Amino acid sequence: MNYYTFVLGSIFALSFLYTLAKICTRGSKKLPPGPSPWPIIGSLHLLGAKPHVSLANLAKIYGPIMSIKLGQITTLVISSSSMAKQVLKYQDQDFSTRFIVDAVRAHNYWKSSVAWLPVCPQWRTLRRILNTNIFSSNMLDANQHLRSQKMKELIAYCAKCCQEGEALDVGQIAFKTNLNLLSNTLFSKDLADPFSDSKAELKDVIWDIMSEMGKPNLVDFFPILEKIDPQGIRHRTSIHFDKLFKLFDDLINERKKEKRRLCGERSDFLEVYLNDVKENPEELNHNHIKALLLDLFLAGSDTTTSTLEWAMAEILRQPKILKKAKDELAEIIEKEKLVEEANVSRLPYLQCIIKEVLRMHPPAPFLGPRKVEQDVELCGYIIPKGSQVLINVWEIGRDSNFWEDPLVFKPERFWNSKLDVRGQDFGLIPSGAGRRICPGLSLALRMVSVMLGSLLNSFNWKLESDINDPEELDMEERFGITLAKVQPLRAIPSLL
Ligand code: HEM
Repeated sequence: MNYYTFVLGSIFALSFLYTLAKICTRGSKKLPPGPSPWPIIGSLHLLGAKPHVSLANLAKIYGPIMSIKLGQITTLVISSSSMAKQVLKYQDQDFSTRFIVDAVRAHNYWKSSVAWLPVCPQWRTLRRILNTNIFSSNMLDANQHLRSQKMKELIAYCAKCCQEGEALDVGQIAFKTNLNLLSNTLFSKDLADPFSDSKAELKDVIWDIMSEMGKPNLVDFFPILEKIDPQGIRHRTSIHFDKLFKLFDDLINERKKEKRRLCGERSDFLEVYLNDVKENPEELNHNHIKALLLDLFLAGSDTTTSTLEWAMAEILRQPKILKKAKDELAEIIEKEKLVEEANVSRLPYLQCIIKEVLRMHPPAPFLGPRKVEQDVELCGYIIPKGSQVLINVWEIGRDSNFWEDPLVFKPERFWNSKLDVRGQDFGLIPSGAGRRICPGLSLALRMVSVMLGSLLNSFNWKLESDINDPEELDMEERFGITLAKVQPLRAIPSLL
């Protein structure tokens, strides 16, 4: 037998064995239905620029539990409230590990991060710290004055633009204010100057990290390319992490010195956390604080910003809703006064608006991507170990089997309804459900309600764009780290 016959024979034999193995396992490992994959790329070509919309359209063909091959990755897509309930409530444990995207491997960040660690003792400790030291009602009440000061500064800035008749980029001012709300809650310092474009290093680095993480990364579809990092995303993220962690180091060291000097207690997160590290040095270390600070900025700034921007956009294009919201505010809060966090529960219509925004414009349309650690049976299908799991909450929020007029922005739908966004009602889960539900939701709702309420109660607003009918406002979405507005919302404040 010559060399070529040997090679051809071997290839033939291996292909035969591979096909046989596939046929033998087909019966026992039945995947949910989905589009037939192309060689190598799978169905990547079907994703397009708006994967949440493309996958929603495919789910109309293949059903609310669908499998799709994206590059090398088998992906399960869930697109109905009942299936989401099955995954996030009844089989929460099977689906609670995160699918690690390559960017967060930089500096091994994911290994200390509450947002990326699998459910394990370290993750539980970090969640406990968040729940007790920052997001508990007591802690949030204790440091709300830090946030209230930032709100006053935002309103003062809008008043200045109002005098000059200038339009504001609503997303920009919301982003800067949200960063400052978070940084003051976390370590009593400002990150950004909402009054000018002057450089704020920390803000810029956070922005750079988010922009890298928002890019589609080939490595996430072809892990075989991990070593090459073809787009350089991990490399650049790593440089940004370096800068950011250095800045956090400085902050932490400065605080330690200050603590020694002042011996005073503060109500911010860093203070409480440093005390915790002192008491549990084995469980927590310096890297955990830095990763946690990064987690909170990444998870908490763009999400609240996009919610605020979409809320203003939806309200400004519907004068009736704007009037109703302002009437409610006028009744409860004195004219031109800020909304305080304690007053939010007395503003039910404002809360309906925010629920409706989160239904139609969930900032994280697929939640945080999950992964199965071992073969899992789901509704008679087998989801193979290593599969990625996407819960399409954008589609669930627009499902006509669940919602009446799902494409109409109608806060009134929540008026006499107990439906809430806190992970119990699976038709409305913009912040997830189960053990990995967003721990920052209470803070997020305070931030968005107070900012939206205060902006509406302090000024009249009109769109900058010279469209005749506000309903024609461009509402196009861009898929990235969050679901943002393509055209930034520009609006002009005027005196009441
Ligand atoms: C409107 C604002 C917000 C929305 C819609 C939102 C949504 C989400 C979603 C969908 C997840 C993933 C849940 C899952 O996979 O089931 C998440 C996780 C998380 N969020 Fe939020 N979030 C918001 C604001 C915040 C804020 C303000 C913070 C903190 C400052 C925060 C901190 C976190 C953290 C740390 C995680 C990771 C939890 C884990 O994996 O265990 N979020 N959020």
